[in-house]
Amino acid sequence: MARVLYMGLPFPAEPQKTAPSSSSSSSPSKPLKLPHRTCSTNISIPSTAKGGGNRLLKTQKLNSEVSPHRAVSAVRLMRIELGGAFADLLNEKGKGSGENEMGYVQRTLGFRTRELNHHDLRLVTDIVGGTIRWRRYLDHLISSLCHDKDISSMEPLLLQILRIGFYEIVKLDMPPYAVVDENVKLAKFALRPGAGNMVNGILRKLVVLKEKESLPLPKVEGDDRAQARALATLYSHPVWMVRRWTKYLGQEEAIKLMIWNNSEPSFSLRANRARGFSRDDLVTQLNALKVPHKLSPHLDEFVRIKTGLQIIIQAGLLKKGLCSVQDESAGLVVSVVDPQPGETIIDCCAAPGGKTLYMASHLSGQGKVFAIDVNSGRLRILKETAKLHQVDGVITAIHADLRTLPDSGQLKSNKVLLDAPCSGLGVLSKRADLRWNKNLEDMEQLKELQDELLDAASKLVKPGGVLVYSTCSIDPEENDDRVVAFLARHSDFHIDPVDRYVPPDFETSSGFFFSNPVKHSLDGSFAARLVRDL
Ligand SMILES: C[S@@+](CC[C@H](N)C(=O)[O-])C[C@H]1O[C@@H](n2cnc3c(N)ncnc32)[C@H](O)[C@@H]1O
Repeated sequence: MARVLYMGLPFPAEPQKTAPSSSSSSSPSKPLKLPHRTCSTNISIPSTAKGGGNRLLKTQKLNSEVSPHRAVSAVRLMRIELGGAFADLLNEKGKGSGENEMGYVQRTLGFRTRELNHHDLRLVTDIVGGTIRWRRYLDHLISSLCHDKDISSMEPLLLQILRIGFYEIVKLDMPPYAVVDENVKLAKFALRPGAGNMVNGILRKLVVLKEKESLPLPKVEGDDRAQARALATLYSHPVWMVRRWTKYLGQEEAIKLMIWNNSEPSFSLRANRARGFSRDDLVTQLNALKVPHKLSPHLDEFVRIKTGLQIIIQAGLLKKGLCSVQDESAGLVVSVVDPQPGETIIDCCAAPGGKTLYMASHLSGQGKVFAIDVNSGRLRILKETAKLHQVDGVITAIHADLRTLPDSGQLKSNKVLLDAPCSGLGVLSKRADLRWNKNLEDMEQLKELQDELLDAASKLVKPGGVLVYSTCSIDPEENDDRVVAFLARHSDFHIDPVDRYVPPDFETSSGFFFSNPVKHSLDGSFAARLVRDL
């Protein structure tokens, strides 16, 4: 089955990670066995046995009492947290993940709900994304209101239901007592009546505190470390990120960046000129679908949307290869490469192919993009999408580790792109879960890998040719610092300022391309043009 690209990742036909494997071998009607732990509060919780028999009776049954989007959100959050799946997988309704998703609901909760409509799917996306983004903040409030402060020992499903309720009340400002009722129902049916009582008690405490404007939140005071901890809770990021951004940007800018990361992401679509589909054609389709949009001021194939992605997916525009979801910051990196018909371009870390396809579409059928990647699965997606986009004729996929390509190989070009593996710190608004999956050691390892890949990519550049180094990170240690270190090791390369390729606003004082999420309202990304002496 062909897949379409979404933010550099494929829309999965199947969920990428499943709940623990024990579930997959059990019968579909058997609820997922989860570790049963309780949060000890001053509210008593009946034992697990209570209601356990009921649960079996409930299997295969349609539960029309709980709100479907909350049930699905709770299960999706469980899968993300337990299985590490990406939070921003799209809700593909109908065949495929939609049906499978209800299978997960059945197995996890012991009942299914009615199928989700457009409106429900939108709510699931908002709740799941928001609950993940605000996890540290929500957990702080939950543990403040829970008798047992250590919520890591709380029953996982119960914790997700509480997070949803807290998020809806505190961040979505939804009518509080409706939220309490709905989440209590979910806890009662999915767990047991006692769990419902507990959710009721804690959410009601929250409502009272919110009404009195006295939520138990930390103050930004004390030494740097204490302030970073408080900010990390208030803006829901890991402490190490706050410390790093405060060091590089100052506290005020660091806060703006965190606010951006917590805001609802907007997307852009690229019309695929290789299929003869222009931006005007795309605009006509969006008007017909009643999807509000704006033209990109920077790139003439791109259109911005804030909502309506589901509608576009269901209209089949992505599956037909007429357009892709691609951030303008990625498009501007391609502008820095400046692909022209007839050229040979080597894309060193190409998969799943967002930039490869865009570059290929600029060759107008003449020239070649060699797309190298070490990951065969991602490379397969690139090949499938290239066919769909009708640019497969100019793309040659090479499955290899860039670092072990033979020095004496024939593969050399005047244009080489190294879109290196990076922390992704520039795309935290779209990748809600990413902030929780990274740590400082990852950064150190990535920097080493980026240096090795830069050295390897430089060998593919012909004299007089250009190497474009790019990342989707905003971290200077992955960007400017890597370039400076590279130039110190390779005196035969020099910086070619990007001013001829991107609007002036995106050029740094060192001549690099940089899109700043706070300043440009795009994903953060970086690119440097490095020319090899003749
Ligand atoms: C940031 S992603 C590239 C995204 C891609 N350019 C796009 O626009 O869709 C980095 C890629 O580098 C690949 N990679 C990591 N180490 C590599 C290596 N040693 N050799 C080749 N590719 C590598 C990863 O598999 C991953 O697909």
